Amino acid sequence: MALRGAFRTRCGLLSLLSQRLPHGNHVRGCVSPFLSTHRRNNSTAPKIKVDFDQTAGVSIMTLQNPPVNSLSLDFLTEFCSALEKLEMDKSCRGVILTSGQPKVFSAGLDIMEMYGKSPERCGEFWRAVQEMWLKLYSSNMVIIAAINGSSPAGGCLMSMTCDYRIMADNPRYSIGLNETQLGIVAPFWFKETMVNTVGHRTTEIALQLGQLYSPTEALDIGLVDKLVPEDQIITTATQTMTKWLAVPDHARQITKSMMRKPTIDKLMSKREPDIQNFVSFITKDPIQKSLGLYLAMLKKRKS
Ligand SMILES: CC/C=C\CCC/C=C/C(=O)SCCNC(=O)CCNC(=O)[C@H](O)C(C)(C)COP(=O)(O)OP(=O)(O)OC[C@H]1O[C@@H](n2cnc3c(N)ncnc32)[C@H](O)[C@@H]1OP(=O)(O)O
Repeated sequence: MALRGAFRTRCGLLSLLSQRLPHGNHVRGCVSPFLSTHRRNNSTAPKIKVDFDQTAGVSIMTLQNPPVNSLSLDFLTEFCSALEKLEMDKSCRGVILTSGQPKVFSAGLDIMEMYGKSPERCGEFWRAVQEMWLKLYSSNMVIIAAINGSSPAGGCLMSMTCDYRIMADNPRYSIGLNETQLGIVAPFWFKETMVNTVGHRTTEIALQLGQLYSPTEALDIGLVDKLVPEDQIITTATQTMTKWLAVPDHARQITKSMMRKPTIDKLMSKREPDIQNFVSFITKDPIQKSLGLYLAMLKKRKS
């Protein structure tokens, strides 16, 4: 894992859908054919664009998985591979994460990966979600999130793994762990990432309610660190990066590891049970029903 190398010095590192969904009724055969063939982006175009500024030692990773940068298995695989390449490249010391899609940073986990899929496929997907979190949360590089759109659930998780979060000051955008609104539950490592970011009490409220925050509210609770007009987000991220990179790498990396290692170690020691727990939860009929209703609501909202 990347933090093992923390001693190594790198020279150059509705509410969205605010309505609570019914669950608890055991309904069989809930996978609706129209939902299971929900239109996907099957494009073979790269889902991550990496622009590396060699002089600055900083890469901009642009998420480009239309329409909403949902975290599908393919996306996660490509993302982890791109991040690993940067991690191995000693000349890259910092990464700015941003979105190439209008209005959305990331819509979170791709719900279609959790709906009507076999247990084996769900397990494979969840391993990839864990991998993304582990790679980001334990990175030796400085990672700054330039959140230029809404960032619910897994999108919020991704943002919280970063060292600093800058969000576009647009009241139409929202961010938070809204899992309970879908009738699902944020696992312990999502919860701990949030506790490490905003504290226990705020997390307790946020998670139970599945709360999505406006940028101003997110700044108030410390879920994001800075708000700027959208057209200044990359400039601000670049300036912030310069400040972070002025700190000696080894000292900053050891400090980062000290702060995050207990949470990382906990998931590392529980990866398999965590996968089994996810698979058994997500494949239950009432949970599938909740996801189906949520997907239908997303579609309906559009029409
Ligand atoms: C034991 C542990 C168990 C479980 C743990 C699971 C943890 C789960 C974590 C998650 O991340 S679950 C995902 C939660 N995400 C959301 O709730 C976001 C839902 N999406 C939205 O609210 C909006 O789409 C938006 C992100 C605000 C963007 O709105 P916009 O109006 O720009 O787009 P639109 O809603 O029209 O969507 C376009 C298109 O994309 C589909 N879509 C949206 N989000 C997802 C998603 N997360 N996964 C898959 N598909 C998604 C949406 O249905 C539309 O599809 P269509 O064009 O075919 O109709």
